[in-house]
Amino acid sequence: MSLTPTQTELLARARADLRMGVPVVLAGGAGGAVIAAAETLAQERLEDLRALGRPELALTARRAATLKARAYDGDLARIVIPEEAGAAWIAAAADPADDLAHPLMGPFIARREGEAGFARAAIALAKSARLLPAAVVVEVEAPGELAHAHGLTLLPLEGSLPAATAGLSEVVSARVPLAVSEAGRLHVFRPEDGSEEHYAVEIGAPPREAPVLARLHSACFTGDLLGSLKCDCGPQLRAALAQMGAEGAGVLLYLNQEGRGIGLANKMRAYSLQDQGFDTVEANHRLGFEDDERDFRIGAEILRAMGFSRVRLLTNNPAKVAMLERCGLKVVERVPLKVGENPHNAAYLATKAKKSGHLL
Ligand SMILES: Nc1nc2c(ncn2[C@@H]2O[C@H](COP(=O)(O)OP(=O)(O)OP(=O)(O)O)[C@@H](O)[C@H]2O)c(=O)[nH]1
Ligand SMILES: [Zn+2]
Repeated sequence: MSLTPTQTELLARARADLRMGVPVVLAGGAGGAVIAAAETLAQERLEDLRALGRPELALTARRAATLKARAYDGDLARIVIPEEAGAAWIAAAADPADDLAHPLMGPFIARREGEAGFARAAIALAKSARLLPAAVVVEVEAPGELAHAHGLTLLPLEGSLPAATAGLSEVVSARVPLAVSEAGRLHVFRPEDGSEEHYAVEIGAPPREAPVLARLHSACFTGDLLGSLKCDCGPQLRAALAQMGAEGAGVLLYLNQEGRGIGLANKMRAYSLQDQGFDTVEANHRLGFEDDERDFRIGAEILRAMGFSRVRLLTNNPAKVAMLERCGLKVVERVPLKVGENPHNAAYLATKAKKSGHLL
C-alpha cells in the first residue's frame, strides 16, 4: 500500500478538476499537454493556457461533422483556435444549442500535423466527467514541473483512457419491502474509480444456479421519477419490478448511466435539440456523442458478483443481449418489455426501432 494515488485515483481527481474548470496536466511519451474542458473553461484560464503555447480545440468527429470541420484523426478533430477567439467562441463550438441561430460560425480549420493522443485522452476524460465531449489542449515540454508549479493534477497516460471498467465492489445491502414484493433487498455497488454507484434490486431469493429474470435498467431521472412522457423508462421500470414480484424472484440493476451514458445535463441539451426538430440519435451526434455511450460491462460485472451466470433478460434491445453474451453471461431468453407508449414518445420509440435496432 502506498500513499501515492494510483492512476485510477488520479483519473477520478482529473474528472472532478475538469468539472470545476480546473486544467489537468497529461504526461506521456517525451512531453505532455495541459487540457481543460471546453464547457467549463473561463476566459482568464484560456489566457493562461495561451501563455503556455498554442491551444487547440479537440472535438469528436461527430461534432466536427456538424461544424463542417475535417476530422483528420479519424475519431476526432483538432481545431485551430483563432487568436481573437475567447471562451465564448470555444463554448459555442462545443455546444450545439445555438447552431441553428448562428449557422455561419466558422470556417473551422483542423490541424493535420502532430500527435492526437492527448486530444483523444482529453475527450475521453470530458465524457467520463459527463461534460460536453470537447477540450482545449496545449502541448507542453515539461509537464511534471508545470503541474507541480501550479498544483495541478498530473495524469500519466498509460494505454487507453479512461481505464476499462473499474472494479466494482458491494458496499452494503439491506432489506427494503416493496409494493411489488415484500421480499425486496437493495444492494449498493461502488466502482473503484470514484464514478457513480450502481444498485441491484433483488426480489425474493433467486437461486444462483438457475436462470434469473433480470433487467438492466439505465437511470432516467425524467422518466423514472418525474413521469416524463418523452420516453418509456418509468413504465418499463415499474413493469419489470411488477413481473419480478409476480414471479416471486428477479434482479433489477439500476445503472446510473443517465441519458444513455451522457449524463442528465447533456440529455437535457439533447432534449432541447429534439425541440429544434432532431431525433434522439441526431441530437446525440450534434452534441458530439455516439448514439449510446453506456458501458454494459458494469451490468455484467454486478450480475457475476451476485453469483448469477444465466439470465432471462427483460429488454427490447438486442444489443444488450449481445453485449451480456460477450461478457460471458448466458442469456437463455429475451423477455420483451413493451409498456408505456404514448403520443409524446411514439416517434422516439420508432427512431429507436429504426436506428438502434430495438424490437417493436
Ligand atoms: N441521450 C438520450 N438519452 C435518452 C433519451 N431518452 C431516454 N434516454 C435514456 O436512455 C436510457 C434508456 O435507454 P433506452 O434506449 O430507452 O432503452 P434500452 O435500455 O436501450 O433498451 P430496453 O432494455 O429495451 O429498455 C436511459 O438512460 C434514459 O435516460 C434521449 O432522447 N437522449
Ligand atoms: Zn427515459
